[in-house]
Amino acid sequence: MLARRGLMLVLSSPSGAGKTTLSRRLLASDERITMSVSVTTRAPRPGEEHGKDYYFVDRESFHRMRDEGELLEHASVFENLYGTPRGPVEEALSAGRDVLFDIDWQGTQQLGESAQQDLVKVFILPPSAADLEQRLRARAQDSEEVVHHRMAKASDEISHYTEYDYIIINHEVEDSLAKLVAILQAERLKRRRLTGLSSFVKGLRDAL
Ligand SMILES: Nc1ncnc2c1ncn2[C@@H]1O[C@H](COP(=O)(O)OP(=O)(O)OP(=O)(O)O)[C@@H](O)[C@H]1O
Ligand SMILES: Nc1nc2c(ncn2[C@@H]2O[C@H](COP(=O)(O)O)[C@@H](O)[C@H]2O)c(=O)[nH]1
Repeated sequence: MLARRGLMLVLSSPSGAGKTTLSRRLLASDERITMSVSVTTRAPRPGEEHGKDYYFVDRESFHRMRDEGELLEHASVFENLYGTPRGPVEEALSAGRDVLFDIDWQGTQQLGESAQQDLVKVFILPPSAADLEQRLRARAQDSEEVVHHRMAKASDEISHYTEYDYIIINHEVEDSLAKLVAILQAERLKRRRLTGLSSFVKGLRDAL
């Protein structure tokens, strides 16, 4: 296989549209992509594990990480703080591995400032407002107040869809996953990412 620089695949959406579901499915189907596990001050939901779903930290620790430059990006979302630890992302990219991010539009904009060339931005839309609300409730992990608050913010979140490269309307998980896999496959073939291409082509031409 040709040597290739890793890419950063970002998924954003209004809360409940299906990023976590699609991320889990993509990670299970492709061992060349690794998840960026965020740091958050949000309380864990039932079943969420420290170090797997998030690193759950208090505000003081979050501020320390931010101030010491340990976060690649950070944002306040729904009154909680979220950020991307820098070290694991840089390690994965330099080893030629791809990294998957489930982050909001603020974080995506920040990543774009430092890594535009490596970034592939996908926005996930729900099929309808009713579907979004039904999904937030079906997850059954947030209070009525939290569901209400997230629905109230959904329109603002969606207004950022124009900042993304690809749009997936998440009707069926299988169909959306297939679209995501197609995006990833095409982006991996971009000439600028194939760092081993020129020596491969030179070898090919020398042999002709
Ligand atoms: N295509 C789909 N059809 C029906 N239900 C779905 C679909 N995709 C996801 N869901 C369900 O919707 C709920 C919310 O999905 P998920 O947690 O993946 O959303 P999210 O975008 O990661 O939300 P958040 O931003 O709050 O983390 C889950 O219960 C999930 O099983
Ligand atoms: N800018 C960032 N946004 C993040 C990060 N990790 C998660 N998120 C976004 O927060 C909301 C809410 O997530 P939830 O798990 O509490 O439902 C969602 O839009 C995530 O994409 C991050 O590191 N940076």
